[in-house]
Amino acid sequence: MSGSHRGGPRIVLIGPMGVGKTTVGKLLADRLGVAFRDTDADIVAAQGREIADIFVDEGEPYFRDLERRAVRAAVEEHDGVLALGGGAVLDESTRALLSAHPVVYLSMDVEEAVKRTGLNQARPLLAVNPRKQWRELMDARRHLYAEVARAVVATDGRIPEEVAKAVLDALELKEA
Ligand SMILES: Nc1ncnc2c1ncn2[C@@H]1O[C@H](COP(=O)(O)OP(=O)(O)O)[C@@H](O)[C@H]1O
Ligand SMILES: O=C(O)C1=C[C@@H](OP(=O)(O)O)[C@@H](O)[C@H](O)C1
Ligand SMILES: [Mg+2]
Repeated sequence: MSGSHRGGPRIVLIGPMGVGKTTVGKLLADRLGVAFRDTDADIVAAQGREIADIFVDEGEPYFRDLERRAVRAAVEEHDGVLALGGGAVLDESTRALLSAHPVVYLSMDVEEAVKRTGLNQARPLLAVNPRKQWRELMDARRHLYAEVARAVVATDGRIPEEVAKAVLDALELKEA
């Protein structure tokens, strides 16, 4: 570990599905020379099933419970870059936990969201009428992302490398 980092994740990325948390998180981990971790991937590995299958087989509340535990474990264990699932902030105890950490909200507008996620069936929350569902999702969650974030980085019209640079600037972090 380098510099004045005091433990806990170096960066925690939150924001809606498809905004680039996983993609940008990997770039940031490379640039900082630290490990990358993603709570969705942790859940898939532990359950031996895809997220969409967990939703279908067990229902969303079951997934949210797994997610709450996965986020807690990752925040306690990981000192690199951490990406959360888009709905992690729905849980109040998760929001309280995140308040002590360098959380960055990657944002995008609804049209960018529709364009990015397209017809991707891997995301169970967008199975029908994506534009309407996006509008509802953003309206329900925008304030939750903003509430826990130390910085907001808009991703509209930016490639992942530009988003990563903006995150480093927002947190005043230097590349390794
Ligand atoms: N800044 C960006 N501009 C365009 N496409 C992007 C950008 N960031 C990510 N993507 C693409 O959007 C999709 C979702 O990205 P991902 O990193 O999985 O998002 P998240 O983890 O937030 O759901 C991927 O196909 C990725 O290549
Ligand atoms: O926004 C959400 O509720 C979800 C986001 C997904 O993660 P990404 O944001 O990484 O796509 C995944 O956890 C699940 O499909 C539910
Ligand atoms: Mg992701």
